[in-house]
Amino acid sequence: MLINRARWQLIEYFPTQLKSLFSSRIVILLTILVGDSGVGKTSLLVQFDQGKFIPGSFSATVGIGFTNKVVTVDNVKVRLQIWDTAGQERFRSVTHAYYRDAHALLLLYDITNKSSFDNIRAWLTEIHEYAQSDVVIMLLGNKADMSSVRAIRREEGERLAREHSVPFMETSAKTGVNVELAFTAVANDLKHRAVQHPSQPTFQIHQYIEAQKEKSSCCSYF
Ligand SMILES: Nc1nc2c(ncn2[C@@H]2O[C@H](COP(=O)(O)OP(=O)(O)OP(=O)(O)O)[C@@H](O)[C@H]2O)c(=O)[nH]1
Repeated sequence: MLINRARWQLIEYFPTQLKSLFSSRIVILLTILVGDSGVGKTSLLVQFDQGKFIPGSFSATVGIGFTNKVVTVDNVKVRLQIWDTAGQERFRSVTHAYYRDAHALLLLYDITNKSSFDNIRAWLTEIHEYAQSDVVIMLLGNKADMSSVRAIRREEGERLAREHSVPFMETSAKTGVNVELAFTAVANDLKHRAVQHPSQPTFQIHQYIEAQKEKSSCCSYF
């Protein structure tokens, strides 16, 4: 049981108790967005939550904030509680405190910004230091709509993800490409880990993502 730092909610969530979580009436999965300042974490969350992109001047997140969003996984309603963290170094100690309770971490870089990609290894080191060992991690190369000025090829993102055995996709908070898929893939992975039957094959998040991409009609960034 954890009383969250914002003090207005009492939530039961421990990654190691996913099974009991899924047998309870409301399933709350804590997902955290991390990555350098300016990679698009807030924009990704706004696109997922409200289906819109607010262009204009960039205002850096201060500290941490969260949004609740309900998704359905195999007829089970899952509330994703998504925490948007500040990418700036000065807030790092605040955000570390939240890693421990995370079921999933979406780690973003900006495909037009090489240093945000180069810093992914350091982010992964921090995640392994502060998060639970069974946390679901997904690497996202955001701003895929800006591929004409890209600094990082998609293959480089794929290679890095393979190296760290994490799923990967490019997203655009502006156009919405792959935004919903990123969150639903994580929710599906967590759900299947929780209610895995021994007779069933293990859920493969990479295969799930590829299958969903094939179903999608808007595949220009895949
Ligand atoms: N073209 C394009 N611009 C984007 C995209 N995502 C974010 N941006 C822009 O990038 C800038 C930074 O976006 P934010 O969402 O504020 O970045 P952040 O990662 O939350 O930054 P911090 O709060 O400092 O950690 C803003 O000007 C956004 O409009 C995208 O997918 N495409």
